[in-house]
Amino acid sequence: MGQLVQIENISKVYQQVEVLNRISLTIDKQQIIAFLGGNGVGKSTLLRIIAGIERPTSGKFTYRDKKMSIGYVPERFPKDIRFTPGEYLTYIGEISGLPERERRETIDGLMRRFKLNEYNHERVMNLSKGNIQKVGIIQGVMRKPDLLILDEPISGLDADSQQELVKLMQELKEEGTTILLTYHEADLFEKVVDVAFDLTGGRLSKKVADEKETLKKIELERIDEQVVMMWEEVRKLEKKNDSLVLHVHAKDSDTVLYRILKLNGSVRSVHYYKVQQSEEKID
Ligand SMILES: Nc1ncnc2c1ncn2[C@@H]1O[C@H](COP(=O)(O)OP(=O)(O)OP(=O)(O)O)[C@@H](O)[C@H]1O
Repeated sequence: MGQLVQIENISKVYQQVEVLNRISLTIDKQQIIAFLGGNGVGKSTLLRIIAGIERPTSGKFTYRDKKMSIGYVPERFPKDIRFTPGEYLTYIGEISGLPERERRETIDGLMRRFKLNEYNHERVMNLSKGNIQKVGIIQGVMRKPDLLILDEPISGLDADSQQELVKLMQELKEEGTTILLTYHEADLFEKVVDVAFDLTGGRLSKKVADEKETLKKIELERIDEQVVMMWEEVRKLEKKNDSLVLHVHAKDSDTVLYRILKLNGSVRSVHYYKVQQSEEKID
């Protein structure tokens, strides 16, 4: 897994307000990276800087491959386009050098996938917010860029198109694309995101997913506490009157349950629970 972009000490000041404060980050190839945080913390600013649309006030960033292609989907795609979606996307495909046949097939395929083909007789300016967003998404992905930047890509999209986008992101990643994105809908993206960062006070901190975050609580009887204490899978051990409660990661629970039964212990109950994500500050 090689590096794609290197960001060093990037700061951004708007009218004396420092939105980004010396952010450093290495972005690797074939990763899906999320930048999260409240409204106005600077997520869009950071994405625009990485996309090369906006300059940082100080600091530098390096694209490892000078010929790297970037697809950028802004939070709000311009809505004053007088072309139909097909005409507009064809034009974007032409100026970015996509060969005609590939261009036609790709645009047609993506318009069908997002059910935009049904609106191809209308001008983009007359489409709904969600359909305009689809035009924005398709123009960003259609060249299969090395780096794809999605700024809150699903606001206004119907549920099917949201799922379609998540699938498409996975496909692009498998083909080598790195994806940076922001969102507020954690449930939808969590399963595809490799690394998530929180942006607060102009600084990034990495959200550390704790081994799938799911733990199991196993209550058992008839095994000695001294024995259980030796098991490396046990994260926490509690004593009740006549039983022991073990906390283990979900992935280890089969091993532990098997061991309990082999030692003629008896399992009283098994419960799942989620642990909070912890955070780790980075520079
Ligand atoms: N061109 C600009 N000129 C002046 N201030 C700006 C400009 N662009 C952004 N800002 C300010 O910088 C801060 C960060 O804005 P940004 O849009 O990057 O935040 P965000 O995290 O993407 O927010 P949201 O989740 O609401 O989209 C805000 O306070 C915003 O008002």
